[in-house]
Amino acid sequence: MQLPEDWRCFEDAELLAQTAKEYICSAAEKAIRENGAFHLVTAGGTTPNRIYQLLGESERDDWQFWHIYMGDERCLPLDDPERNRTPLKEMWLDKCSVPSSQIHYMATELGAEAALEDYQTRLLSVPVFDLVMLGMGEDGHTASLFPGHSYAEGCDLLIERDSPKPPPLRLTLSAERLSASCEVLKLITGAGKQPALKAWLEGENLPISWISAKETHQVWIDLAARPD
Ligand SMILES: O=C1O[C@H](COP(=O)(O)O)[C@@H](O)[C@H](O)[C@H]1O
Repeated sequence: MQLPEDWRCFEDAELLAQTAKEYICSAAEKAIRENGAFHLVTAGGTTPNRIYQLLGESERDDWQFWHIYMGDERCLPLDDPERNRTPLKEMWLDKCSVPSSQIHYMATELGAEAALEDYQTRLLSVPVFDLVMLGMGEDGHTASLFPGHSYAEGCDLLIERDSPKPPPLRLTLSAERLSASCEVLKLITGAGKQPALKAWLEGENLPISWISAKETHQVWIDLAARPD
């Protein structure tokens, strides 16, 4: 299957992760040079974990200019291994010197409504992100936006109460808010994602297709996920 121009296929997930880590660092350097700060939205799930590990191992002298957000979070107790916060924190953010006031975890341990209220305030100072990272589930969901579900328009944040993937209760940035970014980088690996990628390319209305970017939109996949 022919891939669109903004798609890139890597030999394997490791090469994709190493390239993504370099790409994110270059985007940070550019944003810091131009605006004195880098606002990054991180993806949940397992796909970005290797990138977080590589970022956690990298020695940088510009962490004080990084501002870290989350695209979505699962409503579970603090430090639950299934929280998106847990690998993000343990693999990367605990290992570097991004100021804690610039790390914006979604506080879903407080409950979905309280976490939404807290996050709404955190979003006020950042009308446009520099870079949004996204993953995709095997059903074509991204962040916590699921196929076949309808979502209110005009909101930055949404509470998903019926996720088909556990846990059912989640907090997510809306497609509109995720698209308020200079760059969007969709990172998708593994054979399990192949059917959804094929469906997306064939025009199926999947949440992964709802997110665009103000400047640069890219989809990075590995060979295992590439539709035939
Ligand atoms: O539940 C979620 O799943 C998707 C995909 O996760 P992965 O483990 O297949 O990479 C993820 O992008 C989303 O943030 C997460 O909450």
